[in-house]
Amino acid sequence: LRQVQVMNRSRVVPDGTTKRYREGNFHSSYSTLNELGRGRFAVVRKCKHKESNRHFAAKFVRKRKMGRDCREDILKEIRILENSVLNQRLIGLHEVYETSTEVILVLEYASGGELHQYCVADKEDGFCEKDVVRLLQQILEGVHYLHSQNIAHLDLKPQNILLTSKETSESDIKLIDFGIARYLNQGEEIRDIQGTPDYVAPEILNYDPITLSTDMWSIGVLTYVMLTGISPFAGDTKQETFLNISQLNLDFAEEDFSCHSPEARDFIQSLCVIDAEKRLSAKECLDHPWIQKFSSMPVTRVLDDNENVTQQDKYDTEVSSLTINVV
Ligand SMILES: Cc1cnc(Nc2ccc(CC#N)cc2)nc1Nc1cc(C2CC2)[nH]n1
Repeated sequence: LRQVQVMNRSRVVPDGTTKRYREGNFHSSYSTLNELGRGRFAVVRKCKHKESNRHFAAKFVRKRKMGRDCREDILKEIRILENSVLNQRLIGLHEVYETSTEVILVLEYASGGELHQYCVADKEDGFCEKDVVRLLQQILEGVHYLHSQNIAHLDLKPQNILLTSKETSESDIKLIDFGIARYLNQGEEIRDIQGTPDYVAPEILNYDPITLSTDMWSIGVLTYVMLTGISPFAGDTKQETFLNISQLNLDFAEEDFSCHSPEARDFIQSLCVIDAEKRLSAKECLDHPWIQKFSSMPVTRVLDDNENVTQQDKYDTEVSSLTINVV
């Protein structure tokens, strides 16, 4: 963790200079504010950079969890974030600090909060279908980017998707929490992952190999929740939920879907497929009639697999070493 090579997004700050990573310790540079949320073994607090008055989110991650040294997990999350510094759909990493007991990731602040709080059954307060498609399109762009890097998120759910504004019709999304994300290297089988019960794919329950398509199942569930505020497989117990998933007990009740287009149902049914190989990929989802139907402007050009920057936001970047501020 001493030296982490990152693409340093050189932002030109108001006075025209280029901001660099600073020395010193976290609390001398930032004041901490309210708690925003908690990851697996982390607490996240809103913070303010004293010099610039800019808000960030500081993720305090303990280096030892349940007696295990978790530096590698933390470094993996930093590596994923540093590889995504050019993709606006993933939360930005600003600085990293390390103390004897924890690593502090200073992350981009998204003021709209968790997508979860907007997924409600009440038609008045919930998303309209057009909002769902616009936000879903961005989620798919972010997931397509991760998948093009052979990274599976493995914990896609409304709590791990943030909005940049409380005004949902104008807000963008940011994917967060790569705590259980994995690089899926050729020939290496991964089976032992536990995501969040309501969103886990059947292969996780069966200890079958995990693939990038495991994320696509979760996006199908997420779509259902965004449209209806209802978690489609949720049971009274974890076991009941798992049974609903493995039996594909997926119901499209008239009262919940009467106001939604048939393409929405087709989209969900193209993702919540037991056979992972038969699910649409993120790229195929972006071309689905439902997503295309609401795209007034042409869908953001879907990146070719070998492209690694988003087209709409190019930054003057340069590689620089992100010095870990050790105190
Ligand atoms: C206004 C706000 C409200 N609620 C949360 N919740 C939340 C959920 C999960 C995690 C777990 C994680 N990671 C952390 C916070 N984050 C917010 N803003 C953030 C949060 C962040 C970065 C991701 C921390 N930037 N802006």
